[in-house]
Amino acid sequence: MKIAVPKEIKNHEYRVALTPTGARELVGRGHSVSVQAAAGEGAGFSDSDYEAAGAKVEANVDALWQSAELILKVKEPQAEEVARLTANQTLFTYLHLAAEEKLTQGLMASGATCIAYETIIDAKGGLPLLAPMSTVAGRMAVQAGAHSLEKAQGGSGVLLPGVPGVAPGKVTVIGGGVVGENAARMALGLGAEVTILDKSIARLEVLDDRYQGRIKTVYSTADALDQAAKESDMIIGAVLIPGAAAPKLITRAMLADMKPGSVLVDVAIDQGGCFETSKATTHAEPTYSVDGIVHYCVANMPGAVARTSTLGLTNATLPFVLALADKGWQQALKDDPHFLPGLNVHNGQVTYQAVAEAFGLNSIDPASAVA
Ligand SMILES: NC(=O)C1=CN([C@@H]2O[C@H](COP(=O)(O)OP(=O)(O)OC[C@H]3O[C@@H](n4cnc5c(N)ncnc54)[C@H](O)[C@@H]3O)[C@@H](O)[C@H]2O)C=CC1
Ligand SMILES: CC(=O)C(=O)O
Ligand SMILES: [Mg+2]
Repeated sequence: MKIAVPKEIKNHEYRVALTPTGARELVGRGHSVSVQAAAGEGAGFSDSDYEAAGAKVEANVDALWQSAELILKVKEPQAEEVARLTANQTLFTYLHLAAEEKLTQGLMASGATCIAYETIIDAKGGLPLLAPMSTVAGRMAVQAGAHSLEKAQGGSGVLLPGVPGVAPGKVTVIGGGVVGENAARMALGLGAEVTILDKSIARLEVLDDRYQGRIKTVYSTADALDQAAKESDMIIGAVLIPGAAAPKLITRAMLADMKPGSVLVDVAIDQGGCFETSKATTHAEPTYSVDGIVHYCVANMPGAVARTSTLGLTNATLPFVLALADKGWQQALKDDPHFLPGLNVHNGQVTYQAVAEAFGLNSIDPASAVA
């Protein structure tokens, strides 16, 4: 199969969808791999590393896209990338379509087969291709939030660990999944007072057992959210309803109850965000303030630590990439019930129900697309 790996073009996105190690695996199985010149640079992989692995380095972006049957990316395609997609191509990347109607329409119009990393599942109901980046984003959320608490960044001037004689800052994490647990761990490590809110009692049980009272667990209700708004120095939004738009849990009205200069870190922004006042930001300008509350809403947080993130992401994606290349997308999805929910758009139709629901569209069963 002809596989192309474009250089990412989203703002400050330095990850790459395939490492030289992955290229070597594909080439060894008889596939042809073209990597856009300098695509791996931001993650520490040179063009010559890819050439040594047997890949072709392509400087001509048009030629790269036109010749590909399978396109491997990290972030959702930007407008100029959507315009390049054709009906006979398969795209494998993060899509987060429920947050982006225009992108959804663009992918439908392209006729391409679009498989999302974030809706592939595993036997335990987890999201194995989201988890490594959720781990990164959760760990980064606290360092981004702590920086945002500094006065020069518009923050309240609270140092999370406090000092002897001065109480630590309070961090509330809404959603105790992969992002939430990793954020809580980092906040705990910094010496903050940490509370996790979740709707899943089973998840709160796991966290309670794992952290033995060092992290408070609270069932998430409107009252619990009101209290979190009043007391927290930092609130991290880490909820997920897979594939669907995030629920708005902190409203604009609640900002008035927060301490001035407190910080909201909306990691769930890639699914539209879980705070009413969130709008996606970039690494170039990561924060803004609303009613005196600092918002950090970067939709590709892991892009900032591209070396670690690329290695973590590609470890998880490679088995699926190999299946797509070896079998073709239809057989690969047919053979693996965990891979099948990855299909989001095919032949002009949405194949993921929560995405279709977000925009009032019809969806078709992905199983019917591979039958
Ligand atoms: N901004 C970025 O760069 C990145 C963003 N993300 C995003 O972070 C979000 C979280 O991802 P994961 O932690 O992997 O998901 P997860 O599925 O592991 O955890 C989500 C948790 O939210 C809980 N939840 C759902 N609705 C809730 C509610 N109303 N109140 C309280 N808890 C609720 C669930 O019970 C679950 O425990 C996703 O939107 C994901 O796409 C992930 C990586 C990078
Ligand atoms: C999950 C995601 O959107 C990211 O890693 O950028
Ligand atoms: Mg996005």
